[in-house]
Amino acid sequence: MAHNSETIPRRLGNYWLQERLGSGYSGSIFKAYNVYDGTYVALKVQDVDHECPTNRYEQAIYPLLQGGEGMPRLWANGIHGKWHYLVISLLGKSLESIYRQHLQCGHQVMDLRSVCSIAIQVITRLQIMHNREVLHRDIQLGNCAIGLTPKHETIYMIDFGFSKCYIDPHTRRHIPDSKKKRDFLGNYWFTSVNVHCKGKVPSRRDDLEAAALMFIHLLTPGGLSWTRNGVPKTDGAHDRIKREKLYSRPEELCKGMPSEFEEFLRYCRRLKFGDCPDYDYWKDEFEALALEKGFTDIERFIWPPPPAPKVQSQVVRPAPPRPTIDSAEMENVLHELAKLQLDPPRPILRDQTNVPGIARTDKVNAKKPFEIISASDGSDDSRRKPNARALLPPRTPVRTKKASQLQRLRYSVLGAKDNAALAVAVREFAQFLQLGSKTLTKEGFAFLDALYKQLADPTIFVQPLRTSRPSANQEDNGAPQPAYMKLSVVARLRREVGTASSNRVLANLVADFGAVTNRSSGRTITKDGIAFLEGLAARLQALT
Ligand SMILES: Nc1ncnc2c1ncn2[C@@H]1O[C@H](COP(=O)(O)OP(=O)(O)OP(=O)(O)O)[C@@H](O)[C@H]1O
Repeated sequence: MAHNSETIPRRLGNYWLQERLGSGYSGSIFKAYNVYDGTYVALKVQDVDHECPTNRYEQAIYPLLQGGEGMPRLWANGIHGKWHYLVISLLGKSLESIYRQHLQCGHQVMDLRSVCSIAIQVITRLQIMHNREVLHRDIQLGNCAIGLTPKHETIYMIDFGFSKCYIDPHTRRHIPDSKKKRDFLGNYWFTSVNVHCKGKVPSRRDDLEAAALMFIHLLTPGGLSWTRNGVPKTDGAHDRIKREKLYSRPEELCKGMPSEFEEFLRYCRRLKFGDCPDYDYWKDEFEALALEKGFTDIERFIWPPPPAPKVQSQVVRPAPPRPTIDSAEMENVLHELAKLQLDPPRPILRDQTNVPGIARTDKVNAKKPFEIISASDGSDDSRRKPNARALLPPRTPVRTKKASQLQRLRYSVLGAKDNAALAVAVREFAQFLQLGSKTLTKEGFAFLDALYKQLADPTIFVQPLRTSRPSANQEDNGAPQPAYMKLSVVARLRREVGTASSNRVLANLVADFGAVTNRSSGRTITKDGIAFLEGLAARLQALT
C-alpha cells in the first residue's frame, strides 16, 4: 500500500521530507534532511497500523548489521502521529532502476563485467549478513542500491523487512526445518525454488539461490522467462510462475553464459537446509572469470561500465619462406617419425596384462586421504561448509581457479611416467569433483581426453575422442540422453573398472565415461561417477 504523500506531514521528528524515492507494499521512502545539521537521509515511513509492520522488524535488524560494508546505517527511528519512520543512510539508485534504464537505452542484457562485480559484492553482503546470523529473505534488484559518491561503486543491501535471525538466541542453534508448507515469503522473480515453489523454510542457501537467479536474469535477453509477464494478478498466473520456476533447469537458464553461473545455481540448489555456503569460493570464481575476460578492478561496481578490454591486436609478421616438400618425401618423414623411440621410453604406460583382478572390496575400502563432511538435513550445525576450504588442498597466495586446477591436473596426466602417477591425478580429480561443482566443464573434459590418450597409447597423438565438450555456441552433435541411460552406463563402468585387465581396457572405459557424461543434460558427475573415478585410480595403482 503506497501512501499518498499529502497525508504524511512535511516534517517527521527532526527531518524535512523532500521527494519520494520509492514506495512499496508497506510504505514509502523519502529523501529528507536534518533540520539541525542539514544532512540528507532516507526516511522510510509506514502507517503504525499497517497490517505488515515491516518497519518494526527492520528496526530490530539494523543494529545487527551496523558497521558492515554495504550495510546502510540506521540513524534514528521514531513515531510521529500515526507514522512510524526509520532514518537511514541516503543511497543512490537501486540495481533495478539501473538495469531498467540500461534496457531503455536499447541493451538486451547487462554486460558481463558489471554482473561479475554485482555477483562478488552481493555474495560478500550475504556473507556479512549471514555471519551476523541474519537472513535477508527478499533478495532482488530493487533491494540492492549503490551508494552516493564517494561510495558509488559499493552495492548496499536494503529492505530488511523480511529479514530474520537464523540462530536461535537462546539455544544458539540453527532454526529448525519443517515439513509443513509455509506461506510464500519473498518476491516472485528471485525467491528460491524451495521457498517459493515448495513452501520450505528459508535459510542461507535460499538467499544465495535468489542471488544466483538475479545474476542470470541480468544476463538473459528479456530476463528470466517467468518475469516477462509482470506481477501475477491471479492465483492461476502465480501458479504458472511457480511451475515455470520449479521446472527451470540450470543448463537451460544459463545457455550461452560462462559456466560459472550455471555451476553457482546448481551449487545453491544442492545445499542442505543448514549448510553454510562457501562464499569465498564463489567470490573467487567470479573474480577469476572477470580476470579471464580481461576485466580489472572487478570489486568496484563501475557504472556505466568501462569499455570492454580490447583483444590485443597481434603484430602480423610475414612468415619466413618455407622449404617446399613433395608428398612422397612427406610420407617418408612421417614414417621415420613413427619409428622414433622417445627417450627415455615410458616404462609403464603400456598394456599391463598380467595383473590379477583386485577384489571389489579393496577398491571400496581404498583409504580416502581425508574425510568428506557429509551434507545432512541437520539443522543444528550452522557452520557446516560442504565446500569448506579446509578440505581442499591449501591455496597458493596466487588466486587459483577451478579451470586452472583442472589444467594442472591435466598436465600431471600428460607428464605422468607411470600408472602410479596417473592414479594420483585421477584420485585428485575425483576429490576435486566431490568437493566442488559436479558439473564437468571443458577443462574437466580436457582432463579425460588427456587421460584417455595416456591410457590408449602415450607415444602417439590421439585425437580427442568423444570426451570434448562442445562450446556453448556450437551445435550439440548428439541429442541429450535420458538420465536413466547415463545412470546405467556409469553403473556398468563402475563395475567393470575394478577388473579391467589393461590400460587399453581402462582407456575405453574412460572414453565411454566422457561420452556418456557429455551427452547427459546437466553434464554432472553422479555418485556412481565419482565411484568410477575412485575405482579407476585404485585399478591404475594395481596395474603399476
Ligand atoms: N536508503 C535509501 N536511499 C535511497 N533510496 C532508497 C533507500 N531505501 C530505499 N530506497 C528506494 O526505495 C525503493 C523501495 O525501498 P524498500 O524496498 O526499502 O521499500 P519497501 O516498502 O520495503 O518496498 P517493497 O515492498 O517493494 O519491498 C528502493 O527500491 C529504492 O529505490
